[in-house]
Amino acid sequence: MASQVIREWVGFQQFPSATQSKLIELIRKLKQESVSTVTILVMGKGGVGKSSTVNSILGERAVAVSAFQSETPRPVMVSRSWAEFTLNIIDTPGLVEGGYVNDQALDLIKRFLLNKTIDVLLYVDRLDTYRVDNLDRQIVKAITDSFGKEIWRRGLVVLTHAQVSPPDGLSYDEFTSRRSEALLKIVRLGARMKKQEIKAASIPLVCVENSGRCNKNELDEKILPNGTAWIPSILQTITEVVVSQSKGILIDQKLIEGPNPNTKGKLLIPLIATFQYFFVVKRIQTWIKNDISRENRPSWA
Ligand SMILES: Nc1nc2c(ncn2[C@@H]2O[C@H](COP(=O)(O)OP(=O)(O)OP(=O)(O)O)[C@@H](O)[C@H]2O)c(=O)[nH]1
Repeated sequence: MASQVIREWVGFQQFPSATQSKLIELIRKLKQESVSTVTILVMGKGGVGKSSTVNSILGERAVAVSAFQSETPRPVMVSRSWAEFTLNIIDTPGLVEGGYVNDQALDLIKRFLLNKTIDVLLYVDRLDTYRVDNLDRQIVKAITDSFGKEIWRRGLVVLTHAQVSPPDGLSYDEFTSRRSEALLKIVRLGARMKKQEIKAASIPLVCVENSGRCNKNELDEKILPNGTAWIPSILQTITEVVVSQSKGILIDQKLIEGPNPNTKGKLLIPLIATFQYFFVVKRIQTWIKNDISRENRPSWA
């Protein structure tokens, strides 16, 4: 990360003063825990609003956004510093190509992340999408296979397009909780979380609205239909994920390559050999001996 250009977090001043005060409080909390740098990795399908969310969090147009085509052909890291605190956000290309998980994009991301430490993973999807399918599960599985299950301890599900009118008969909160539960279920399955793990560490979920038409409260903060000022809310959840875990996840060669298939099950070899000697070889020897002793010898022998 040494070669990364760290610019002043000018977008910070663009936030309404109510948001600034909340962020100052969060930074103070992080510093109390001796955290002066936070690195956030942003992943998800293409076009779901990853880059827009990066820009919203930074308060500036730091990465390109497009309605029509993938604007993030490769991972990019944006670093901003404020009051001796550094925020790194890594935006990545969409993980789906032609209806399948894009392994090439994943490889690119893995190589980019080599020797970097990830504090928080933002897994981004849209709130206003009604279906959760096997492809979602495949994406989560691919992330788990690439970076290990532990990455989800630092995971946070982000749902964009949150200024949505729920279908008839549903309140906004009912609608968001149904969509959240469906997606979280898929994430738990794809991350191969066991029951105890689900109980011990629930994956937090936040809704965001990146559109310029997002409603605002009387303090000029962008709010969701349920009144939540979402920028301080997402940064608060990020802070909670950071302080609740001991240290970030170092993406090293070993993690990326996974366990060596040649050493898989190596410890079982002596055990299997011993079993074979006593239960197979020894038995056959005994059968042969018994057979020889029972044999009727011809009279001339
Ligand atoms: N209304 C609304 N539009 C959004 C929101 N987030 C993103 N968009 C729009 O959705 C389109 C895609 O947004 P991006 O931020 O480029 O999405 P991405 O996931 O980074 O896309 P790729 O780089 O292709 O992977 C753009 O037209 C954005 O303006 C949101 O919360 N609300």
